[in-house]
Amino acid sequence: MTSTQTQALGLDVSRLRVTYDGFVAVADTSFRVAPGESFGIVGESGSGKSTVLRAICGLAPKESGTMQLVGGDENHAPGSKAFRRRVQMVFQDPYGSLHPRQTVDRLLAEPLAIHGIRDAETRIERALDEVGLGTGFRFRYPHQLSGGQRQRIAIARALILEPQVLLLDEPTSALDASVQAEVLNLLEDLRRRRNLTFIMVSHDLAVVTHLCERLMVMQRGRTVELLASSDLAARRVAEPYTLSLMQASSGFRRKEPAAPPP
Ligand SMILES: Nc1ncnc2c1ncn2[C@@H]1O[C@H](COP(=O)(O)OP(=O)(O)OP(=O)(O)O)[C@@H](O)[C@H]1O
Repeated sequence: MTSTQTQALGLDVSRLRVTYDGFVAVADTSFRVAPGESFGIVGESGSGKSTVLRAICGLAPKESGTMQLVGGDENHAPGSKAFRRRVQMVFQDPYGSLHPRQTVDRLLAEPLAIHGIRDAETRIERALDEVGLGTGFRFRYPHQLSGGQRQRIAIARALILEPQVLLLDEPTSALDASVQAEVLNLLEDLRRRRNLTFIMVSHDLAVVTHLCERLMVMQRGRTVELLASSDLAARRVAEPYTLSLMQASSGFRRKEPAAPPP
């Protein structure tokens, strides 16, 4: 384990149910993500994928079910400050998730202040380096950044508290294809270096199977199937719904990881 790595944590979600004023967004879903694993959630629009991530980090109202970090010595209750520090989320739209009137410096300093962490200076510089931007970006505003740079800032903001679990909600779908690949490679690199656990939602099966080892297929708020990405790529699927999802995702082919630079 290097100095930037901490003990990996996994997440056990059991019989999760989320409703909005009686409307059932997530009916019943269960899955276990091992420490250090990269896990994807796929399904048609409205199947409840984002709601699962939101419920994990306390942004959607859980009606019933349990969520528990696994692999650590302590048990942190969902919703507690300690849980929130270990589980961070990156949203789809970096422009919407970053306050437009705050500089990068302030955006990165805020979570540190909330959690009472003192060495902000060092952490901000390190976070900017880690996402490949450097300190030259520190006093820019979100509108002075490209889409890819904004998403790198959103990733830096999520990582600055040194979480063990990263929830990624369509992290690249608002980006151009070439920038998308760069951000996916960055995420993959950060996961390896930091021993992170990923739970990623995407409508793009190629992206999920590129980044994730295992995945869950959702339909109408329920788990349809849990399978390995390699099984999906080889079309070894048990459920007709999964097959139809693959057919709908035209031209789906598992992307091989980009070759490292020479
Ligand atoms: N805040 C909310 N209030 C009421 N209903 C909501 C709310 N958020 C989500 N929903 C509903 O819950 C259902 C699941 O939404 P969710 O965003 O989780 O789906 P999704 O699978 O992530 O879809 P997409 O791929 O289109 O983002 C949808 O029918 C949606 O309209």
